[in-house]
Amino acid sequence: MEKLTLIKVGGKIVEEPDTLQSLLKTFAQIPGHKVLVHGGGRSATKVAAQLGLESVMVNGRRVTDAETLKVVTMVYGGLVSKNIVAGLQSLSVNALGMTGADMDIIRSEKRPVKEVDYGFVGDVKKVRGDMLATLIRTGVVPVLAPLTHDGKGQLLNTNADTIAGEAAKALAAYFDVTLVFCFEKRGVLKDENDDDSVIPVINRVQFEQYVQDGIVQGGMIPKLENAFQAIDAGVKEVVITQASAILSDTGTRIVK
Ligand SMILES: Nc1ncnc2c1ncn2[C@@H]1O[C@H](COP(=O)(O)OP(=O)(O)O)[C@@H](O)[C@H]1O
Ligand SMILES: CC(=O)N[C@@H](CCC(=O)OP(=O)(O)O)C(=O)O
Repeated sequence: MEKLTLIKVGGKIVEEPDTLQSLLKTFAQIPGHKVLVHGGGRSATKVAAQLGLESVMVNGRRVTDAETLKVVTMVYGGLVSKNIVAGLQSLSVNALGMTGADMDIIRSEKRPVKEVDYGFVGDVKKVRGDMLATLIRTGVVPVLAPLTHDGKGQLLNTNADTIAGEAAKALAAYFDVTLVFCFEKRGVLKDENDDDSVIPVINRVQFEQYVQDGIVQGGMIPKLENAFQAIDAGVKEVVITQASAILSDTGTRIVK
């Protein structure tokens, strides 16, 4: 099978023009088929605040009421997506910015209300890996925003790490997929304040122990959960690493 690299880039990298530009330059150098999934949570929080809306996060997920949904749609589907696409085009990468509604790429279901009402947050139900594979084989580089739809006209907000994991899983039927979650740190760290404490390889048992010990916490927990789901579902390689180090063989590798 042909190789495909799927890169997920999150909030801190995306919100700073300099770090975004350097990530895009690195991304442009990746050989072969590729997909970029972007977040933008920090940018959405900023714009929401400018509009007088408070951002509420529960378990790493944004509580998305009707007004917040308008903000995230504008920020992820517009500002962030189109800036990335224009940046990639300037680097001769034929990027196509898409939400999950475009070409019906990602359908989701509004998260049922249990202890928490997350509002317009979608849990992924179906990814059109076939559509993506067809696009990719024509030379298009999909740039996926963290927005999905329910097939009945409703857009939904979906965590970008989940979009990356689910897209990687669907594409694994067509390509040998390497999934790279990149962020500002060098990988999963034993000590968050020590950049030299990268854990080179992590399995699920170790992950659960690290969570118990408080070493892995916050946004890193759902990121690793998505990573393990992807590796279990046939994604060839999953790595968590620094945005500037995508091309080098460093960071944390996820194993079963
Ligand atoms: N052991 C750990 N190693 C590295 N980062 C960790 C660790 N535990 C928690 N984190 C936190 O996880 C964050 C990454 O998750 P998140 O903010 O959701 O990522 P993203 O940048 O993709 O939006 C890091 O900024 C860091 O603060
Ligand atoms: C439901 C939910 O939480 N959606 C996320 C989507 C953006 C995201 O995941 O951005 P980062 O990768 O930059 O964190 C949010 O609105 O924050």
